[in-house]
Amino acid sequence: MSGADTSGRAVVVAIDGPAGSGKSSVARAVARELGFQFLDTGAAYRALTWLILEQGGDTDDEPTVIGSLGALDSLELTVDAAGQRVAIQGHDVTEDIRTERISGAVSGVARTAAAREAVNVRFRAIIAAAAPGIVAEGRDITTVVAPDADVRVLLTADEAVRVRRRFGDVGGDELQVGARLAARDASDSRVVDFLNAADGVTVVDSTHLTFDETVDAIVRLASEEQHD
Ligand SMILES: Nc1ncnc2c1ncn2[C@@H]1O[C@H](COP(=O)(O)OP(=O)(O)OP(=O)(O)O)[C@@H](O)[C@H]1O
Ligand SMILES: Nc1ccn([C@@H]2O[C@H](COP(=O)(O)O)[C@@H](O)[C@H]2O)c(=O)n1
Repeated sequence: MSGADTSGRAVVVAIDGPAGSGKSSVARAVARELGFQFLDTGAAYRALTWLILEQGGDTDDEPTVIGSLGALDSLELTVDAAGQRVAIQGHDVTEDIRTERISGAVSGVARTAAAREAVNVRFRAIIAAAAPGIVAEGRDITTVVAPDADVRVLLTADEAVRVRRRFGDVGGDELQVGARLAARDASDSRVVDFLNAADGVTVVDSTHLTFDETVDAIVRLASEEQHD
């Protein structure tokens, strides 16, 4: 199925939600289905975190985070739904930014207002240049980055289900996986609200949906929007 808008205007699908709700995997699949680009905004926060840790810094130290923002000029963030590549200062960090070490430190970057503003400038430029459309996911896409998106979705699932899915990905101790996921949500939700749908945002609760059903639900919303 192709999702190109008949007017030639790029279609923007914005997806927010808590950790483990399926944002990146579902958003990527939606983008593939629609023939759109895919923007994983968390990757930018993770790449900055990787750099700060690599340099021996502490992401809880605001001046350190602010000092790292110049490196955003070197950030490479591809928007290919077939496979995203992330690099910073010439280092390919596509795989390394997915580790629990980065997940455990990323909220410090996310709490820094100057970091949010800097990455948002990049995200808005990417979205503005998208063709024929883009699926962008994160925590504040529906509310801050692209509040005028054609389709705005809050993707959620019960915490126990999200923990079980994440545990299936990373293994280890399920209790610890759950504690880390809950701690990240608690910290992140002090900065932006991705637990409650803003006006005009459609909630897709995947607790009782399969992966494919979740993708279909969002593809349907995008298709409905284009036929309005
Ligand atoms: N409806 C679903 N049914 C079953 N598994 C799902 C469903 N949606 C997502 N998943 C799986 O849940 C796991 C977590 O998804 P994903 O990593 O995309 O979440 P996320 O919201 O991007 O998390 P984070 O914010 O922590 O990066 C993946 O293994 C994904 O395949
Ligand atoms: N729009 C966003 C996206 C992400 N964050 C922060 O980055 C972390 C990693 O995001 P993932 O989606 O890759 O898990 C996330 O925990 C937030 O701290 C954000 O603040 N806003």
